[in-house]
Formats: sequence, structure tokens, C-alpha cells
Amino acid sequence: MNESFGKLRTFALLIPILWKISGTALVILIALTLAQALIPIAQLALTSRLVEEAASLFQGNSDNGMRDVQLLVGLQLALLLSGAVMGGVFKYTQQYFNQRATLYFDELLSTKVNRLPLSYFDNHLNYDRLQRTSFSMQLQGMGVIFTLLTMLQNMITVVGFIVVLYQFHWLLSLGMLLLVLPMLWSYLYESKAVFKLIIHQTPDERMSSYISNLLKSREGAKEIRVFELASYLIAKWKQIAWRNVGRLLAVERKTIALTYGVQLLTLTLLSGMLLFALHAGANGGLVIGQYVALAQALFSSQALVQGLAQGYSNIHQGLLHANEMILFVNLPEGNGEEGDQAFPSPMKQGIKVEHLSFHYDGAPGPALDGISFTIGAGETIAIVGDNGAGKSTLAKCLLGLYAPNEGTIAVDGVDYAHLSSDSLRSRMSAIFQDFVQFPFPVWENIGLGGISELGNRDKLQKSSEEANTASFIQKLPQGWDTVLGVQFDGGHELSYGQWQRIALNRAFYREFELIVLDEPTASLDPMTEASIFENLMKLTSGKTSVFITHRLGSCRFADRILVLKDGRLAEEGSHDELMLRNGEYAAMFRKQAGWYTKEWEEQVLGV
Ligand SMILES: Nc1ncnc2c1ncn2[C@@H]1O[C@H](COP(=O)(O)OP(=O)(O)OP(=O)(O)O)[C@@H](O)[C@H]1O
Repeated sequence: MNESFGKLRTFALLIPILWKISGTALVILIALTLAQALIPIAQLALTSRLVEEAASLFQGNSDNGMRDVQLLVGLQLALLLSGAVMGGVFKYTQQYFNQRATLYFDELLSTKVNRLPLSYFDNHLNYDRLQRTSFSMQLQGMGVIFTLLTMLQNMITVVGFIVVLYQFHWLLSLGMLLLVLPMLWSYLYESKAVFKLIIHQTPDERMSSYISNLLKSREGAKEIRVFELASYLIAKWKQIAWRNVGRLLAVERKTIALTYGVQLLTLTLLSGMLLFALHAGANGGLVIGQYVALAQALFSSQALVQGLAQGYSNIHQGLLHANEMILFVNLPEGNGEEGDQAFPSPMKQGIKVEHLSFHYDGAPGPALDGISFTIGAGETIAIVGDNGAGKSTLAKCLLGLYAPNEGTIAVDGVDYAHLSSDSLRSRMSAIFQDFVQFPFPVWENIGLGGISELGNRDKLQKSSEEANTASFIQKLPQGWDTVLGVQFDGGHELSYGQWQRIALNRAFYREFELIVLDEPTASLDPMTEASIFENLMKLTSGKTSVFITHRLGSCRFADRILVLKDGRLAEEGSHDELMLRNGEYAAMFRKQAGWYTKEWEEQVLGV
């Protein structure tokens, strides 16, 4: 009962979505379905009359001779023709509706995913759900409406047939009803089994498509060749793919066996009904025209009833999928409760972090543990520490991408939790270690940093001069219009360092209150790095900035340095203060500085 109620609720939620996709197409489809459903009933009546008239004509008993027969044949033809025309219009409208629905759901999915908090991507179960939702939306959820229409059509025809059969004998219409039940049960069993299989297989499906995509991707191409991984990865993919196929075939074997059993049962029932009709005819209960119509009704009813049962099971399965989609669309957005205050702009005091702790879902311990510090407005802060110390996690918390599990982050005294997420985002800029390389023209690659000024060529030019990329852009084959990357026609590939300079330029194209630079110079050559850092100082002057770096030499540019160790704040101060303290930072700095000294060469290289 509960399950049926859930399905009805899903269906009720689905209808407005389908209406939004195209109400007109939906109305046309329903009207055509109703009209098409009446054709077989009309044909049945015509067949009965036609056989009667033909029999009279052949026996020389007809009053109007060929005229009536010709009229009936003409009507049959007209019915067939209108059925064909309606079928064509239905097919086209269905295709139109399907295409609109695919685009609609794609957009819905992309919009929704980008409204979810970043932490959504830290849990493997969410990837499974995302995969199932994409599949459900495009292939299954939509099927519900068309199946329902076909079912409606079949149902009207079957009811018409039941009425026709009832006129001959009530037992025949009861037999027809009995045909439905075993078929319904077998198809329902199949739909449940297939859905269970889909849920069960999602992780394996994802892994096999991941490996298959990796084998065809540019990202994987280098390592696959260098480490000679192709055969190994293909074998791994095959093993998983065949495991999936094996499970699918097992379900298929079971359901086919079941379907055959049920078909045998319904065919026996049908034969019984035909024999019963013959018997009635032999006893003078039926004339020949009635018998032919009856036999036609019984034969076509088997396919119709089968269609009905299959339709019901498809709807059942479609609604299970639609439910996945509705659950996904209703996932909570943002990092908990949404605030409504605007980001204080311009920022006056700065950012205050108090007792900040952050724990990744399912991780054994916290990535950040009770961190407190302040960033004054206009200050440049460097964050340093070993791999895994929590630097990137802290950066994401400062950007408002992760909400703290404990503690607070406040800007000019306003807790991030009270800010509207749109306002918070609009005042932040960043460059990450794994920045995006858009296969778009240079102007777009940079302009995407400030979407409202995307194509402002004057602003782009000015920004590139400030970010020191202008001369490099000028030398590109089509200057600002050069498409970057080689994935698309006419694209021009850049070195990783050059890509990084473009990404930096993009980050500075934005109007921001806080910029976070996660290893901004990691791939730059020493000359560019030095000039970028000098430039960074100019670009960030008066702006609040945080940069994460492993090159401690660059920390001299920072007003203050935060040293993280195992998720805790180990030290804090300027370069000179930390060197005087002679703690973690001083030890790390000396070690790195040592690489460039004569003593290091002597000690380590023995030269
Ligand atoms: N998405 C995640 N899910 C679970 N744990 C994570 C996730 N991302 C990072 N961690 C864990 O959190 C800790 C801090 O990671 P973080 O990336 O912040 O370190 P980091 O200091 O930036 O390291 P690196 O210098 O290597 O970039 C690490 O122990 C890491 O394993």
C-alpha cells in the first residue's frame, strides 16, 4: 500500500515536469492515443459486417450487391490510412518531446549538481547516485509517459473487446480478464529484478566506464604508454564488464523462463476460449461473421494483454527511476542553512577564523583541528606545511566551499554561515592546483573569471598587462582569439606553465575581496616565477590574499606565514619572526635554502 502510494506521489511529481517540457506535445500525444485506441474496435465491427455481407454476396442473397461490400472495404481502408497517419504524427511528436526532455533533464542535472556543496564530491555513494540519476532521467523516467499512453490505448481497446466478447458469452470476457493476471505478475517480477540489478551494479558500472574512458583519454595516454598499461587495464575492464554482463544474463534467463511459462498458460486459456466459441458456433449460437470477429478479437487480445502487462511493469520500473531523479533534484543545496546577509564589501577589518575544525566524510581523523587566526584586510598570508597538513582544506574553508564542522569563519564580524552563498561566491577568487584548461579562445579563458565582463576587450587587455600575459598572448597564432588545447579544430596547445599563467590571469580578472592561490607558481620557470611574484604583490596590493606554497622562498613576500602540521596551526608570524623562533618553519626553510649551497652539494652529492 505504502509502495503504491509512493509511486502515485512520484507520478504526481512527474506530471508538472512533463507539462513544463511541452504541454502542447503532451496534449497531441494523449489525443492521438485515444483516437488510435478506437481504431481496432471499429475494425472489429467492420470485419463482422464485411464477412456477413461477403457471405450474402457469395450466396447471391445480397440486396445491394457489390455496393455495400465496396463501401465496407473503403471504410476499412480509410481506417487503416488514418491509423498510419496518426502513427506518423505520434512518432514525430514523441521524438520532439523526447529531444526536449533530454535537453531539459541535462540542464536540470547540470544546474543541480553545481548547486550542491563541494563536499558532495567527497563521497563515493554520491557518484553512484549521480550516475543512476543521469541514466534514470534520460532513459527511464521519461518512458513512463509513453508507456502510460500506450497502456491507455491498449486498455481502451481491451475494454472494447471485453464488451464485444461479453455480448457472445460472459465466460469469454472473464477468460480475457484472467489472461491479464499471470502476465502482469511476470512482467512486474522482471521490472523489480532489473531495477535491483541496476542499483547493485552501479559501482561496477562506474569503474568499468572509468577505465574504458581512461583508455581513450588524453589524460591517461602518457602514463598508459610509459608504464605499458594498456593490456593490464583492458583485462581489468573486461573482468568487471563481464561480471556485469554475467549478472544481467542471469536475470535475463530467469525472466525469459518465467515469461515462457506464463505465455504457455495464456495460450492454453486462449485456445480454450476459441474452442468454446467454435462449440457455440456449431450449436447455432454464432453466425460466421461473428465467429470471424470473435477469433480476431481473441488473437489480437493476446498481444494487447501482453502489452498491458508489460506496460504496467515498465511504468513500475520507470517510476522507480523517476523517484531516483526526484530524490536527487530535492537534495539539500549549499552548506546547510542559507544565510541572507551580503558579503561586507569593501572588507574593512578582515577575516577571523576561530577554533575551525573540518572532518571529511568517512575520513579517520579531522583534516583541520581547532585552528584560529586572523587575516587583516589587505594582508597577504602564506600557508605552508607538509603534504596532507591541511593547507588546501583550509583554503576551501576560507573560500566558503566547505562549512566548518566546528568553529567559525567571519568576515568583518559576520559569520560565513549568515552570508548568502551567492554574495559570498561573488567576492571570492582563486586558482587551484588542478585549474581548468578550457578548450576555448584565450579571451574566453581569461574572461570567465568575471562572467559579467566576459567579452570586454579593453578590460581583458588591461588585465593581461597587469598579469604580465599580454606579450605572450600577442605572440599566439590568432592572439586573443587563439583557441587553446588541441582537442578541437584549430586549437593551439600551451605548456602547463603557460596554462597556469592564463589561469592566474583569469583569477585576477575577477573583482574580489579575497583571493586564494593554491601553489600559484608551481609550474613556472624561475624567471617567470620571480616576475609573477613581484607582479602578485602589485596585483594583490590593497587586496586580501592567501597563497599556499611549498617554495618557502616566496614566503618572504607575505605579511604573515601560517605553518600547518597535521591539521593544526603549528606556527604563525613573518618570515623574520619565524626564522628567529627557529621552529618548524626555520627548519623547512634552511633545508630548502640548503639545496642551493656549497655545503649541500658536498654533503649530499659528495662533490
Ligand atoms: N576529499 C577528501 N576526502 C577525504 N579526505 C581528504 C579529502 N581531501 C583531503 N583529504 C585528507 O585531508 C588531509 C588534508 O589534505 P589537504 O589536501 O588539505 O592537504 P595539503 O596540505 O593541501 O596537502 P598537499 O601539500 O599535498 O597539497 C589529508 O590527510 C587528506 O588525506
